[in-house]
Amino acid sequence: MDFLPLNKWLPNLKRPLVIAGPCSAESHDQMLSTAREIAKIPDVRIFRAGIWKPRTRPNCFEGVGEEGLKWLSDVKAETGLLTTTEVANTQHVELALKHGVDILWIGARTTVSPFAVQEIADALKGTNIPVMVKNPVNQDLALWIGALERIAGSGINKIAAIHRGFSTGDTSKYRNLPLWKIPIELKSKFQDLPIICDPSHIAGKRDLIAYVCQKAMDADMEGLMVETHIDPTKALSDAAQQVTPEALGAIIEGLSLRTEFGVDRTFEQELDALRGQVDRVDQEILEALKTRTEIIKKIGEAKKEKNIMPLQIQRMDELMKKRIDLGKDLGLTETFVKDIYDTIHSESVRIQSQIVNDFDSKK
Ligand SMILES: C=C(O[C@@H]1C=C(C(=O)O)C=C[C@H]1O)C(=O)O
Repeated sequence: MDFLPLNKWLPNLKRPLVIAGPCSAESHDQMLSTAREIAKIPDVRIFRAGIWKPRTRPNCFEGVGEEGLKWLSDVKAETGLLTTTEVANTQHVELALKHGVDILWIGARTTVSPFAVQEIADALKGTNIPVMVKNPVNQDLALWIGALERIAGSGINKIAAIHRGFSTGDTSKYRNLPLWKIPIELKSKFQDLPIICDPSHIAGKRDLIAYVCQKAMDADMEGLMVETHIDPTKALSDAAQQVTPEALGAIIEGLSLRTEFGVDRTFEQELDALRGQVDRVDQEILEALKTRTEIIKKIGEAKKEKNIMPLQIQRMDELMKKRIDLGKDLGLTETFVKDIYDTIHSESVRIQSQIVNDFDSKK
């Protein structure tokens, strides 16, 4: 896939690119009064508003429809901000293009459906309008990449990914778990692809937004899309997660922006020395994992002899408890140790299953 860097489609771009505006367009007055305040914040270049809202259940506010597109073009004429809205089908694309919307985005609930994304991609052929693709609701990187490929396949090279968190069914402080390793893996696969964070849908509540924005900056994301409303408590959708333009200004002001590369020599040398230490520790970790795997294979051979199942839940539960406690004593978090042992354990069961069944090791 061929991606044009953000500063090629948005000249004079400062990092981070900030996209702000209400979850939903509600009225001409709400849009214009929000936009006037947002336009005073120098980092904001793009005004967002949902025109068609995919709501979980019917009979909620489902957006104002085409009328809202006229308000978006009034926002652009008065403030000079570029505009963006969500599209979920051909009709949305046609109307958005007719009303001069500058950038489109595909929502998380649309990204999950290859048919819907393909329909949008087909409607976009020959336009080269910028498109931002939110991650699918579920933690499926391939589905996210597939949607980006479909859009790229229609000849568009102004593409960005939006990280809005994932719905896993787990309860946590977040509305949608950030699972940072997924966008980081996307970035490592496609280094030219700009990634923008949507802290509003990750956080689900105002108080957590500044924190998520900082995490996104630390993960080298290029922009932030923050739901911003002139009177958030009265918002017709997602009231708990929208911030005022004033609060948005404070959030952006409070960000610490760090660079990937150091500027001074001594710092680079210090970093190199520490990275050398990391390389050596990683070598030790992998050697220890190899030794562990050899022992797991011996246990597998013994189980085969006695016709015993590879998976031993009780042993695993005990082991996990002990490792988590050991980790805690060493200052490692429970989730970190648990994730590592979940991975190690499923690999052990896979290896032992090959052994007891005499499967070809390549299977
Ligand atoms: C190694 C064994 O087999 C499996 C793998 C385990 C591991 O990786 O430590 C633990 C329990 C079993 O599910 C075992 O039974 O001890």
